[in-house]
Amino acid sequence: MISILGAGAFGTALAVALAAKGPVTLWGRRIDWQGENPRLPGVALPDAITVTDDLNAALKAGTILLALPAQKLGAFLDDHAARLDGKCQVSTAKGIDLQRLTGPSTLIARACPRATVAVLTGPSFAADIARGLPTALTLACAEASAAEALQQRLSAPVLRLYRTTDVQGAELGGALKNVVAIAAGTVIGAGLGDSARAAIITRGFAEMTRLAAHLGARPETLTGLSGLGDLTLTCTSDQSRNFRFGAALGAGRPFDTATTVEGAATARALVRLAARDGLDLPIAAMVARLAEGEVSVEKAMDHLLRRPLKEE
Ligand SMILES: NC(=O)C1=CN([C@@H]2O[C@H](COP(=O)(O)OP(=O)(O)OC[C@H]3O[C@@H](n4cnc5c(N)ncnc54)[C@H](O)[C@@H]3O)[C@@H](O)[C@H]2O)C=CC1
Ligand SMILES: O=C(CO)COP(=O)(O)O
Repeated sequence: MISILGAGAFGTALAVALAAKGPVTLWGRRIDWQGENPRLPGVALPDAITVTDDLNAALKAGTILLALPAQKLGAFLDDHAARLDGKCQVSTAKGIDLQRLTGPSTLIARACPRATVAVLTGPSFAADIARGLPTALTLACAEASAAEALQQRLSAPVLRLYRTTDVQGAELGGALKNVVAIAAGTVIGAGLGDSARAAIITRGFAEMTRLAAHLGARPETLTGLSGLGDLTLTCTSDQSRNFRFGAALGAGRPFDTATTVEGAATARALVRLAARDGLDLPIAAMVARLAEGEVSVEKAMDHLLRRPLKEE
């Protein structure tokens, strides 16, 4: 049995895709909707999905997908560690915890030392998955045999999973691309043009790979679906909330604060990581200051453009 914890857009979309293979339980802390999840409008839920707010019922499954926002995951795991430990836990969160400065897999491993820890990430908008459009993702688990089993269990007709044992690389790609997507959105929102966006994507990718290598990720993981693939998607699509948040910043427009924008807190986490480890992450630093309203778009761009000239 599979249970998905977190009945937001992504948890619901995964439930729809996996319901093609068998029963799925979708847990949310407050289910105040029926039939159609307002976070995923226009999507009817198949009968194979049981929607519940009963965590005990959801935790009867052996495989648990954690589809909570990255900044909520640590506290959730702390609260429920005793019941979650020993299970196979697959996180879909794309962010770095601001307090603990780690990604979801480390949060799980620390809270639940006996759990099998995996990450499901890669270029995939919830709405695309739910509409049955084809999607390719990365399933990362350090134990090769568990990775293979999960790849089989979580692949679905329109959900094609590739596997890797590089959990660190896979989750860093997903977290860091959100920061670059905010920067790319800002460039477009400010009317700086597609050439500037290509520059920010490329230099952002350089920053991603530098940091990922420093944290022990394999370079080839960053060029795969979970890194370059997801970076490309989120920096070029209005469907991305991180991109739209950046575009609002760039255009000086307000943005709905209830929207999940993982890149904003992750940029702040990266600033702290950079200070801790003596790293230079200029794009993340710029995004953190922009998102906090500490600097104008003009000043931020001027600062990036005036950095000393160097080799590519
Ligand atoms: N929406 C998308 O297209 C994709 C999202 N993701 C990732 O999946 C994660 C979740 O994103 P979405 O589902 O899109 O966000 P969302 O904003 O649609 O939903 C988040 C859900 O988490 C719930 N939640 C928040 N705190 C909670 C807590 N303490 N306990 C229980 N439930 C809690 C909220 O009530 C909400 O239902 C994020 O890290 C995101 O980056 C990954 C791939 C695609
Ligand atoms: O991660 C995503 C697509 O792969 C979703 O991106 P946003 O959170 O920016 O909407």
